[in-house]
Amino acid sequence: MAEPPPPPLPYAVYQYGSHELQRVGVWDVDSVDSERQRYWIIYIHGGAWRDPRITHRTFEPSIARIRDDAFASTHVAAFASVDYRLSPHPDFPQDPAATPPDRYRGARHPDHLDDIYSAVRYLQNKFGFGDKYILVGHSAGATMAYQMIMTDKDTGLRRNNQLDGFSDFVFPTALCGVEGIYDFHGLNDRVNGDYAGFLTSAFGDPAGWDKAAPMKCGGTYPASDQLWVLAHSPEDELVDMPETEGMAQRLLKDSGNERQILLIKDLKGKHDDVWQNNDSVARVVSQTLRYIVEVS
Ligand SMILES: N[C@@H](CC(=O)c1ccccc1NC=O)C(=O)O
Repeated sequence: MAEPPPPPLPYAVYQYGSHELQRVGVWDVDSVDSERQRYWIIYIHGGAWRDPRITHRTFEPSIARIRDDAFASTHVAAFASVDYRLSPHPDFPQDPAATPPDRYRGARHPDHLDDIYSAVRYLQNKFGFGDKYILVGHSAGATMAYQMIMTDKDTGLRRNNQLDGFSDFVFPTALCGVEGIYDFHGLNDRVNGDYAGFLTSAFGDPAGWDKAAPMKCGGTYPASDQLWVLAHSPEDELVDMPETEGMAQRLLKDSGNERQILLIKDLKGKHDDVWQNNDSVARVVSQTLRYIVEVS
């Protein structure tokens, strides 16, 4: 007979800002046993920075699959999934004059990323998990996970403990990019310009894309104790393997630290299958947990 499904987790939504999308869902694991090393798993959904149909709840199928994995579930403290302000989508137009600002989707880089920082900081302050968390991003969410550690403040973004407002920010033990976009021009060229619409909506003029792209930005990714996971399915029909391979090469070139990079190139399914229809995201989380629990 099949095992009964585990009971539902307590779920709550917290607003970390005044925009309706500045909210984060939290699914708490009731952990009686505090002996084990447990991590928060924080998810950043994709949707090309603009798709209002993709929300923080798209993490739910993966949460269920992670809970089915005996090893992973004993090392999870809680799950969280972030919503963030989105850029305009031509299929879901809003009238700027008639839409209240807290509902209007008019974000432009680095708004999306600022929201990820704010959400993680909010959770850190509220739950105090320090660096015991793993950040997992899908597609555009993977871009943002790696944008968080871009170091060149002139050509890239904030980040860097020394920068104003970041002295209290604690970076994650591991970053996982799944079906990620890392080189905007490279990918857009390979799809004959088909992605220029959403890339321009999120990042503005193409002349500015490289400085925001994790694979092309200035600065270096210095070696550290943080684990960098890059995972991709060869069956992805929207984002190709050269994104993940190129990002792995960039990280290796900068850090010179092979042991810091975990490259997984055999996920299964199409771009959205990995979170929607199969256990790929769960596998990435499980492999990441194994790596950090067994190595440390
Ligand atoms: N559903 C999205 C498209 C999308 O998500 C997407 C399309 C191509 C390559 C990557 C994508 N998503 C990345 O987050 C849209 O309607 O804009």
